[in-house]
Amino acid sequence: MDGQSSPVSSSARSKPQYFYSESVNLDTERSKENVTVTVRFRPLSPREIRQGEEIAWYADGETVVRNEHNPSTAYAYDRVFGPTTTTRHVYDVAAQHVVNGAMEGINGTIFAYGVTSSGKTHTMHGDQRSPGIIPLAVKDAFSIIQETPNREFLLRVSYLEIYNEVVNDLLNPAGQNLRIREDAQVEWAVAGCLIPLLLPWGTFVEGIKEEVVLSPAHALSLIAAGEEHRHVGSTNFNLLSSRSHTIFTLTVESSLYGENSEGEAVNLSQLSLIDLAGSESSKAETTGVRRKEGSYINKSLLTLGTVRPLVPVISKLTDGRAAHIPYRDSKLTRLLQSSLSGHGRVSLICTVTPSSSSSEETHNTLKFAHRAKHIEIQAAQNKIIDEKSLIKKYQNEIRSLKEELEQLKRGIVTIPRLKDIVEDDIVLLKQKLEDGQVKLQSRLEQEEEAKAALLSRIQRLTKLILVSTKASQPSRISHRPGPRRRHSFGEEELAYLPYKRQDLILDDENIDLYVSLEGNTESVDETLKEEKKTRKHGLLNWLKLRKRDSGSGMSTSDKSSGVKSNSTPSTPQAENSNYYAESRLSHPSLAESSPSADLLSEVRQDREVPEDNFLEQETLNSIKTSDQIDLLREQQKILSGEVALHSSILKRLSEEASRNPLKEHIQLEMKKLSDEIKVKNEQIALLEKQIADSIMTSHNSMANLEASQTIAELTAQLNEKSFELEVMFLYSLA
Ligand SMILES: Nc1ncnc2c1ncn2[C@@H]1O[C@H](COP(=O)(O)OP(=O)(O)OP(=O)(O)O)[C@@H](O)[C@H]1O
Repeated sequence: MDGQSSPVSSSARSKPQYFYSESVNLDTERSKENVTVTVRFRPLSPREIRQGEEIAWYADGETVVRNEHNPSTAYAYDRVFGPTTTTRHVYDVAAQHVVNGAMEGINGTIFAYGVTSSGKTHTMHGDQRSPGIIPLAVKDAFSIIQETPNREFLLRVSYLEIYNEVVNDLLNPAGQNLRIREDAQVEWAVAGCLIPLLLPWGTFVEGIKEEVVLSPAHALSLIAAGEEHRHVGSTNFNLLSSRSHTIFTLTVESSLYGENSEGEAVNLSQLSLIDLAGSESSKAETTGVRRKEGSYINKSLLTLGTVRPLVPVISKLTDGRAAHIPYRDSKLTRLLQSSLSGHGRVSLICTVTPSSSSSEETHNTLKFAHRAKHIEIQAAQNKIIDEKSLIKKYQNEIRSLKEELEQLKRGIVTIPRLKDIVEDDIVLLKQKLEDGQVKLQSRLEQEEEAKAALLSRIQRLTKLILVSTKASQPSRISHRPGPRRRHSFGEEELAYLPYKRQDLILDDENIDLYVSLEGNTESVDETLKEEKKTRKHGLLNWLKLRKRDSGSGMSTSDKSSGVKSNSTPSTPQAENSNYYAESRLSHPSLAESSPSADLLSEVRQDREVPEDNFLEQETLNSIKTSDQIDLLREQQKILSGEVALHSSILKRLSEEASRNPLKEHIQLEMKKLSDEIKVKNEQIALLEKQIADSIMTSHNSMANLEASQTIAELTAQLNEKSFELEVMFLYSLA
């Protein structure tokens, strides 16, 4: 069997001889693997049928492609898909193991290769009826995160095109003609311990934009936006022909999830999903622009190994004796250098048309695919320690922000409370109060602001790191491979895929994709919204009530009135403090059992002064005021937390709005949020004023209390003296 020469003849179809008959076991992990090579036939197009074209090549069983006119010419691959095979099936066989590997830290590359109009874009991108490998891989990546509760992930994407040998950033229209740079890469080989290996083959695109993605819809929206900038044109064969190669790269970082993850190495890998421009038929194009494009496209494809058999990368790679591999001859091969040099999993999906008019091009594709099958790869996990890993950077930042927040909270708590310094000299206190009040208020404001900013940064960073929602119940999760994941796209995700591109339709494909399975999420969202609404209104009602209370001076008649029962408590915390404050003052039984009330009764028993409501009233007032201050502070904290949360959502929305300026509902939502933030800030300001007033009231009550205590003491002394005088007078009479 000679893999590099022309087909071996076979006289009978039942006993064929193939160039390549070894099949890769896709399910087992091997240190040495071959590139997975599959061939996908598309159906004859209506145009080809109209033109009366015949079938030249066909799928003979699951692994063989055979020539109709010369049955002895046959090629074998890992898998051959007939014209009715769905993209989902192609994904399961040819892509899923590469995506799985990428999620575990093994680099992966999947590319579609074939002549113009053979089905590359249909296979890689697809449309709403039949999502392609790229959306399926994106969806799968997020499903894998959900199924891996013991790790946390950070995903980012980039999207570029190579058009006429120029690299353009599809996610950033300003990023044109970018340079490809080479860098020595450090790879960490695991052999009992981590050994750094310096690999000279790392290439990267300088200045390319990378976006962290948070959901399949988010990633698909970026691709859809990028597609807007891609070069397409119509050829004689394809109305929407891709005139550029595109590379969509998903960079995956993951680390152990949980407390013991500090210092652990991070898995870092790249999944490159490539839609190559169609290789041109020499007879196809006559116009100048298309001819120029064609020559560039062919340049990179020739370098890949289609027509120029003496210098192709593939050919050299499969030739054990080749000393130099001409990666540098084209941008495409430079960028594919690391995957083609064998570090990572590679899947090549060759798309072909069965039609007789393209028979020669199809034959070239089949020969190229056959050669590629012999590239040996050695897939290994990439482990890195900190420096290059964004996930570690974010994790460390979150950790230190949390510490900062804790310190800030402690700082706020340790501000000397007024109650504690009440024993100080009253004049000094008065002075201090007046001087410190403004400072204290502004410090509180600043610290609350800093706290809100920290909280929102923590929330933002935490959101970027993706964890399974199953993470809270790890013991129940089995890590054995479960049933195959299905990729059901929700409406929001489908919206980012193109409608059916052209007229070749397979009716049975992916019909179920229209059924959204996300109903549960919706109802959970509804409940949350409802809960939030209740909270919000509850808080507002409570604040209104407090305002009315403070306005009326909280008279005894208010306490027993029905006002309280009309209010809706905002939060359990607020509800409790609200109830406590109101009821302790309004019900004598509770008032008597409180420590301050006990003290009051002691005062009453020890001092035999005439019953005087004044002292009791003053003590009650001072209890009431300090409760009120605590309560107001509590409410201020709740409101500040809500403002921080709203601000963080607002920030996220404004980022989203800058990406999708036409989405009106985002603008509406943003307006609603800023209004709410404004209202809450006003409420916070009101609360601050009330706190300041209450502090002053408390101070006055204290002064009154002290004065009344002195009066009571003097009255008692007076009573005693008059009693003594009375006795002395009686004795003198006797
Ligand atoms: N397997 C398939 N089943 C149904 N229709 C297909 C299939 N493959 C391709 N098509 C249809 O064939 C037409 C051409 O396909 P596509 O645009 O994907 O080709 P291409 O190889 O990307 O072409 P180019 O290189 O010119 O961009 C499209 O209408 C597409 O919908």
